[in-house]
Amino acid sequence: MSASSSSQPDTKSKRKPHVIITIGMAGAGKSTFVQRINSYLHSQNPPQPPYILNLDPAVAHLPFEANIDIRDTVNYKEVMKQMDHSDKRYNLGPNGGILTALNLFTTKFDQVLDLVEKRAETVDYIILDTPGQIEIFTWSASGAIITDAVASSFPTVVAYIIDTPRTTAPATFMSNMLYACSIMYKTKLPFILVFNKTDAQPHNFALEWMQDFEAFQLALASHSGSRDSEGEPTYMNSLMNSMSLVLDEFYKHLKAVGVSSMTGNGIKEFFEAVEESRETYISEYLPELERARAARDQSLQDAKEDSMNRLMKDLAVDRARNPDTAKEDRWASDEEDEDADEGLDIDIIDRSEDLRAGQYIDVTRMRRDNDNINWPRPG
Ligand SMILES: Nc1nc2c(ncn2[C@@H]2O[C@H](COP(=O)(O)OP(=O)(O)OP(=O)(O)O)[C@@H](O)[C@H]2O)c(=O)[nH]1
Repeated sequence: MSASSSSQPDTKSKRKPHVIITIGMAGAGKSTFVQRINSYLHSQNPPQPPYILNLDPAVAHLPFEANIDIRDTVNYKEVMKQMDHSDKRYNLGPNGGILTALNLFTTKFDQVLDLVEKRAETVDYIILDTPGQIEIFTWSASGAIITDAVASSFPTVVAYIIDTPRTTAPATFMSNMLYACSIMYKTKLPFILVFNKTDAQPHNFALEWMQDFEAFQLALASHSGSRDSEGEPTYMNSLMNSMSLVLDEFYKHLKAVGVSSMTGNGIKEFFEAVEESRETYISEYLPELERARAARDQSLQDAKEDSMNRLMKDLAVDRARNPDTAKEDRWASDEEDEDADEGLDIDIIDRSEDLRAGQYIDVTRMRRDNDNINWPRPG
């Protein structure tokens, strides 16, 4: 149990669960991280099993059993094979298939939210594991709809998983930070940089670069390729220098933790950062959400009034011109409206009653034994 949740036992059951959206480049260790935080929460006293949503339709094996799994709802390989009316294939590649599968799933996200809301009284954490192809979730309309839907219902934090050993070169580090920065400004949600795989590469260098602008510039200058044949800083080097100034501002708005999803190191600190992000969500995200909602409602209302006024004006002109046809005006029947409302024939499955729900595999042991993690999926 995290420090702060143990200090508020009376209010804990009344608190809304915290949503953790895990995002990261392919191979950064998202799934291993979700497995690790799942096992950490199970090992608390009392256990705090999270509610897990797998949003990656293409993942072959998961080291945990999700409560809601997109693969139960949409088969992305089938989606890729779908034909259009003229019997021509859409020719969707794997990424198109994943995106279309996510879009289809999103059309039913209200059902997902209903299921999650029902569990809200009994869980403390809701975890979203997103597709390995980071851009499919972060830059698609579906990703935004899902993110906005959960964030407007529950306190939410984005956990951006970074492959620390692959981020030691200044240029890679900065590209990663710029990517994180773009996601943070897009979602406007509290954000935690999770430097993963610290068992293989400690993340002190990253913290130093984030805290000390000059240390990063020094690393940049000493990196090969930073000067051209005449000894002048390369264009790339100058560009990175300027961009690192932009990032300096960004670093002030986020937390960074180092974890090893393999050994479990740093997971407690991660949950402390999640707890702190709750305050940011309440003090910064919620007021912004309320403001955006009020502005949207107002502009919808304005647009409605405007089109109603124009309609009434047109009707008045029309009736004046054609007094006889005005008698034949009628509105579409309710039945016709209902027909237009019919949705897609797909359903969301909640596996919480399954015997396996919430179970997880110790990845470390499993991988050492070269075991197979292909969970049989109920038909
Ligand atoms: N040493 C070390 N390896 C790790 C750690 N976390 C994950 N890995 C390894 O990193 C690789 C990728 O891990 P995954 O969890 O599959 O990464 P992912 O981001 O979900 O990958 P995609 O499914 O491609 O999105 C695997 O070989 C993991 O064993 C860690 O903390 N330490």
